[in-house]
Amino acid sequence: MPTTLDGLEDIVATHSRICDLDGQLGKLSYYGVDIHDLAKFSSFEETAYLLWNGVLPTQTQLEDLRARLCAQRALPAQVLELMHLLPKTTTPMDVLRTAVSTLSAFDGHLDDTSAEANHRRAERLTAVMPTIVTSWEHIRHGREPIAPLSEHDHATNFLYMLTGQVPDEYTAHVLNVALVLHADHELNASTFAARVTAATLADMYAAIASAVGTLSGPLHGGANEQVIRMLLRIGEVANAEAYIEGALSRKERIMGFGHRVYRTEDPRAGFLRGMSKELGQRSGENKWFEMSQIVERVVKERKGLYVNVDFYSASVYYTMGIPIDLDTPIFACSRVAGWTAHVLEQYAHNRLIRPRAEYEGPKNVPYTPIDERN
Ligand SMILES: CC(=O)SCCNC(=O)CCNC(=O)[C@H](O)C(C)(C)COP(=O)(O)OP(=O)(O)OC[C@H]1O[C@@H](n2cnc3c(N)ncnc32)[C@H](O)[C@@H]1OP(=O)(O)O
Ligand SMILES: O=C([O-])CC(=O)C(=O)O
Repeated sequence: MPTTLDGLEDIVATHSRICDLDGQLGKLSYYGVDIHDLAKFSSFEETAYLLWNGVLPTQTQLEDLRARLCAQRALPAQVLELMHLLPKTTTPMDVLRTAVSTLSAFDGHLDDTSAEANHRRAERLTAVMPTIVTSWEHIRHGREPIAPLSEHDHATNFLYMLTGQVPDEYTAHVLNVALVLHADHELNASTFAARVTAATLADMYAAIASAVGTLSGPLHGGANEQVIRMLLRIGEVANAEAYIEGALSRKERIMGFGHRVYRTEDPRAGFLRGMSKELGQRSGENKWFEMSQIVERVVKERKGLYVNVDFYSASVYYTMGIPIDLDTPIFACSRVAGWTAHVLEQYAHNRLIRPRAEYEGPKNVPYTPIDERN
């Protein structure tokens, strides 16, 4: 039986000014700005600025940030060369973790640990991660990566690098909203991992590599990919109810449901549900949304569980034609804004993070010489 110690449930482990999360009321804000307003009115770049600076930017500050992000999208040639050497079967999340780690070798000023230098690293990592993800999509299929655009917003450039075409406004808008919604979420597992790494005064690349690795697991960011794999296994709307009933009776976890903090609807879910529906209608392929609705109803009725951010993002990305195993890397391309904001906050008020374990093992065990053991 899990105890409250397992998983540090409800343990307050640090102070933070970044993300305010109320799991009972289903409320979420970044530096006090409600996620609903950010989803409706903001852009990923503006949200990243807010996370890094604690206030919304002026027009000039936003334009300057956009220009700096655009200018830093290209990957060092050696990182691309290294990616060409990896087995083509390497998962995009493993490639992302490896490439992020490698970027430290090209920093050139790792000895500069000033807040300004780390702020620049936060921008650089955010600018370049979409290039890693989309380049790998081409490299693994034997194609040359598509160079980033030197203009256009983050979401548009991501889709351009993926497909070679500047997307229509609606598609870019959907990705932009998804990036805003995923950008931060208090002390989730990957952000905690980033902060633990940063608290040893390891560099920002090490902290973000820790975070990418932590996000990849199916109980965290990796769930979005598992959601669409489940929908594909269900196959048809008519199969959805029986499939979920069967899975629950076998005590399987349904990916995209449940959350450590929310005890009500996740405030991000409504936006993703709405975009899943609209994308389905626009593309003429409604079935993933319809199937998702049935899964949502049955899991809610049988288990009382709500969807989390990973559930509807899965059908959103699938309907946009995004390869399934890029779902979690896209999450990472957004969450890097939050990870780096937390790392900056950790460096600014640092103390080593080192909890204790309640010892439950044997005590006073005599050392038996090896030839006397059986
Ligand atoms: C961006 C994100 O990281 S959002 C989360 C993404 N992860 C997923 O979608 C994976 C599916 N969900 C889960 O595994 C969990 O809900 C988690 C990991 C997100 C949170 O888990 P915890 O807070 O540790 O809850 P815990 O694992 O203790 O589950 C509590 C109970 O709910 C059940 N439960 C929780 N989630 C689910 C689920 N998705 N499907 C079926 N049952 C579930 C558990 O089986 C358990 O039931 P029991 O008490 O009868 O044994
Ligand atoms: O907060 C969590 O535990 C999981 C997470 O990252 C999110 O919901 O965005």
